[in-house]
Amino acid sequence: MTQPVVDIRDLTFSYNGQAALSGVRLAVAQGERLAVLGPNGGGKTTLLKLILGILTPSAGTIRVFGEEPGRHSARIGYVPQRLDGVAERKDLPIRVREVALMGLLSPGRRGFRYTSEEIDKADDALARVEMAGLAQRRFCELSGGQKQRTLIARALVSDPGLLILDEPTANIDPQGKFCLYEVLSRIGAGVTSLVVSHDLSILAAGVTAVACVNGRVAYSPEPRLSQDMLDLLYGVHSHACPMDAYLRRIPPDLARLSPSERP
Ligand SMILES: Nc1ncnc2c1ncn2[C@@H]1O[C@H](COP(=O)(O)OP(=O)(O)OP(=O)(O)O)[C@@H](O)[C@H]1O
Repeated sequence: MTQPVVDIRDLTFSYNGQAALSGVRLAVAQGERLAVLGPNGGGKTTLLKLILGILTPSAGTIRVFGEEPGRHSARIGYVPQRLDGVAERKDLPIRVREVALMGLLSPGRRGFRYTSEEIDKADDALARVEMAGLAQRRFCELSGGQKQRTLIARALVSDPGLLILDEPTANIDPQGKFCLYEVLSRIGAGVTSLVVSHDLSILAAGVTAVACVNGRVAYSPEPRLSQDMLDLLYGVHSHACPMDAYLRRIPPDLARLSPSERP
């Protein structure tokens, strides 16, 4: 069996003695497209920071490409929720192609002169996210969904072994969201990816597995939620609670839960 891209065993992480995550076991296989779902404060960002090597586990182990996190940062393509700072400034009108090319910058590199091969790579990455026609547009003039696709191209340009997307639909409207899901499901094949979301509809974006995070992690090797996962996401409510009634009305297709599994 090939080594998992991310391998987490019995991991606990605490902030100031307060456990944010405990007993986490999670293996992300090569080629897997994992949706990471969870409520606010559930520990999704903490999990990402542990994978990126920004935080160190309080107990347990985590391996990324078989080694301590942080050793292979160049093999990870990271897509933040939004790109604040330079690229958003209207007085520094950076263009879409230049944002994609930023994915090729490395710490030792000086200047912003790119070779024609690098420009071709950026254009290929933009084509993969259907942004080829907007390569010369100013980044600050794009819609939220177009910006997000450009950021995905920036992450894809270096051909990463692991693509991590942090809430890619957080700042875009429902229509933009479904266009982005279409793009994600098409670029997904062959790329190991981890997409963090609050939104159950991410399960329709071509993901192959799902992990629910709320203090602990529940994993399914297919894009289906078990009752345990729904409880982890939404809590267990008494039958008098309107939330319980609402959860019972979640269409089985959306929750990917068969009617026989319903409470
Ligand atoms: N720097 C910190 N110091 C102390 N506690 C923290 C810190 N960062 C996060 N926490 C706590 O750890 C828990 C998990 O937070 P985390 O940011 O990982 O959740 P999340 O699932 O990413 O939430 P959201 O969806 O709101 O971004 C929360 O209870 C949060 O208050």
